[in-house]
Amino acid sequence: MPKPVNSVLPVVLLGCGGVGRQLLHHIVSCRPLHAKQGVAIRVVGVADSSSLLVADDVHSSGFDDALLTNICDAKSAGSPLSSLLGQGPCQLFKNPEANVKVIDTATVLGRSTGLVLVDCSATYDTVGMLKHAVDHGCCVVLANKKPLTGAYEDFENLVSNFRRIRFESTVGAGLPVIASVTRIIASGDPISRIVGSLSGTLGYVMSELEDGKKISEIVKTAKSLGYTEPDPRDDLGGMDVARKALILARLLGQRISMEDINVESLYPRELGPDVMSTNDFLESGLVQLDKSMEERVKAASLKGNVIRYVCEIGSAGCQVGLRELPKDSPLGRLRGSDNVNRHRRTQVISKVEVYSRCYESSPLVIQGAGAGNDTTAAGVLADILDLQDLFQKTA
Ligand SMILES: NC(=O)C1=CN([C@@H]2O[C@H](COP(=O)(O)OP(=O)(O)OC[C@H]3O[C@@H](n4cnc5c(N)ncnc54)[C@H](OP(=O)(O)O)[C@@H]3O)[C@@H](O)[C@H]2O)C=CC1
Ligand SMILES: N[C@@H](CC=O)C(=O)O
Repeated sequence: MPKPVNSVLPVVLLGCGGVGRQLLHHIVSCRPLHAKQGVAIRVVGVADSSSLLVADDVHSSGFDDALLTNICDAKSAGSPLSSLLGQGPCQLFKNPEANVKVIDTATVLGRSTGLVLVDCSATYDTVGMLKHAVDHGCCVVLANKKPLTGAYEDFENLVSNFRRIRFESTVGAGLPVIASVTRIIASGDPISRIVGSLSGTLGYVMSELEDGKKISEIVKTAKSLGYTEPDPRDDLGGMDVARKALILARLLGQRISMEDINVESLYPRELGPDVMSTNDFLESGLVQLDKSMEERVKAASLKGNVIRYVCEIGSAGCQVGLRELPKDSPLGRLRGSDNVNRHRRTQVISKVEVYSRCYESSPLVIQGAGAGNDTTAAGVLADILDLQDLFQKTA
């Protein structure tokens, strides 16, 4: 028997790629569960890089589940959001009007029902909308790391109202890294060090290299499985790990920026985004890394070692880069594989160790799948639901 609805959460979704679409699927499939809990998520707008599809009356109705599913199907097929017009009471705004409409919606709903602005894009361009939303009493949920890793003032502004922002999926996808770190900080237990393997993609890449596969093939598979960033060079160049490290370091109170982090890249400047497109990198650039990566992994293996991309945050600052580690060390052992229908499957395991006064000789360890659209979207959904107490039933 469903409970009466206690909380209605209006949502505008920025970004309808792998993670955003999976989030819409989770929202639709979790309706019965949410109904039992007395909570309802009402999606009132969905934006991509060029436009925003928004409900005619954001105060009282959102997109129905048929429209949400059609949005996912259309975006998967490469069709624009405009192809959905006429399938429900909604309007389309193209950029730059789309951004203005998001800001208007946040202003209006911030004064009445409230709004959760969910960022599943991979751009810095959303930061203005997010800050406006927070300033106008709305909530913000992020899978996108960029708004928290640009100017320190933006980070400060966004997290200044900690009760209204959630960003669990920015570090370790669905793993409870941010929640654990913030709980330790709140308890007054000083965190001295965080060490980990924070890239699901690079964990996967290293495991597959150890099995003799070529990095050019591995990265394409990782991209098709939804593990990589939209441009996999963000993973291979260490920037994605550096962003996660920066978010954690800033949470620990360090007023640092990306320039303060030493980042080691797996690819040379000649294969960088200023020189070639993502497609050219995947088609002709990546293959140039095959030999050197194979040799590096083999050389380590001859010494009984493996290569891992490690992130370390401490009082001396942040570092992210390749380390040669004994095979049987805690991070060296991090290469899960299992058999599904007799096919071996390498997992995208991430692992974080948190050292503090309470967790000094025995660190708090968080480990599990650290990338993928499904687990990331699940983390985003859990973040949205975590805000339900701030929303009340509307008509
Ligand atoms: N995959 C994973 O395992 C994890 C991903 N994340 C983060 O999730 C985010 C999304 O990743 P993913 O879904 O793979 O990326 P995709 O490239 O698949 O999707 C990005 C989406 O953002 C849209 N977009 C681009 N610019 C804007 C804008 N200005 N306003 C609104 N939407 C915009 C794109 O539009 P268009 O469709 O028009 O191109 C696209 O729909 C990234 O920030 C990533 O770092 C975080 C943790 C784990
Ligand atoms: N590309 C990232 C996704 C999660 O942030 C990774 O591989 O860890």
